[in-house]
Amino acid sequence: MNYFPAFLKLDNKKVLIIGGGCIAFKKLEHLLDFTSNISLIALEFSNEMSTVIKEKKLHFEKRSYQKGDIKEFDIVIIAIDNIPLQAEIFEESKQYKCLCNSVDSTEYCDFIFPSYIKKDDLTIAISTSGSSPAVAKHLKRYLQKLIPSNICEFLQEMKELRKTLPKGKERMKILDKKAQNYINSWSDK
Ligand SMILES: C[C@@]1(CC(=O)O)C2=NC(=C\c3[nH]c(c(CCC(=O)O)c3CC(=O)O)Cc3[nH]c(c(CC(=O)O)c3CCC(=O)O)/C=C3\N/C(=C\2)[C@@H](CCC(=O)O)[C@]3(C)CC(=O)O)/[C@H]1CCC(=O)O
Ligand SMILES: NC(=O)c1ccc[n+]([C@@H]2O[C@H](COP(=O)([O-])OP(=O)(O)OC[C@H]3O[C@@H](n4cnc5c(N)ncnc54)[C@H](O)[C@@H]3O)[C@@H](O)[C@H]2O)c1
Repeated sequence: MNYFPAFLKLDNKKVLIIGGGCIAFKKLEHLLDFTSNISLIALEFSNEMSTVIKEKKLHFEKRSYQKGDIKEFDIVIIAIDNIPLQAEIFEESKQYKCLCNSVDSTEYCDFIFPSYIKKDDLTIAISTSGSSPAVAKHLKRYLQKLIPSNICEFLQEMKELRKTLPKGKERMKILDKKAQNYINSWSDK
């Protein structure tokens, strides 16, 4: 089965990252685009990680992972370089209601990180279901070049129009036509 694509609201969700190296940093950067309710536990934090932790005033503990650490969290990212421990934490997570991502195997993931493009309200997420993260990254770069910089203004305009017109079939038709014309105008260039 492939992964169900959903956009999660992270307000009031507590996120824990276990690990403080290069990959933990990548996951932290991506998460910070959507929430700052992030805590971290790691034996060692890289310099870039320590800088961001300080800058964003995130809660962190410099120590080894201990059983029970994930208990209070809704979302857990296991970004340590120890695969048996990744498996152990994933197994432990089954007794709680948290969702786990581990960076070395989809076997220990309830969800995976997509590659994404974010421009204000627009988010485009790409996944290869773990088949090739490199393809996800390069497809993102390709799509980034196709999307015009004025898309945010256009979305804002559509949002306003959607608010001012009364709900119903007529509104649907107007919005659909306007969206279609906008997207089609890209290939005219
Ligand atoms: C998309 C992105 C998002 C992000 O990190 O936020 C992301 N990986 C990215 C980059 C990347 N990762 C890797 C390379 C080297 C080339 C390659 O292997 O392809 C590159 C390319 C690079 O860094 O240039 C190596 C790698 N990745 C995973 C494993 C373990 C394994 O596959 O077993 C290994 C092998 C480790 C080893 O070598 O031992 C696993 C996962 N990586 C995922 C996400 C999830 C699946 C996403 C999907 O559906 O495709 C999943 C399953 C779990 C997860 O991490 O959530 C981000 C692009 C960010 C961007 O857009 O710029
Ligand atoms: N998902 C991805 O996109 C992706 C890409 C490349 C690599 N990886 C995998 O990610 C893993 C991490 O890679 P990295 O480059 O960040 O490694 P790293 O060595 O830079 O960092 C590992 C971190 O884990 C911490 N750690 C280790 N044992 C711990 C414990 N018991 N308790 C708390 N913290 C502990 C270390 O202190 C360190 O901060 C590797 O196993 C690698 O294969 C994943």
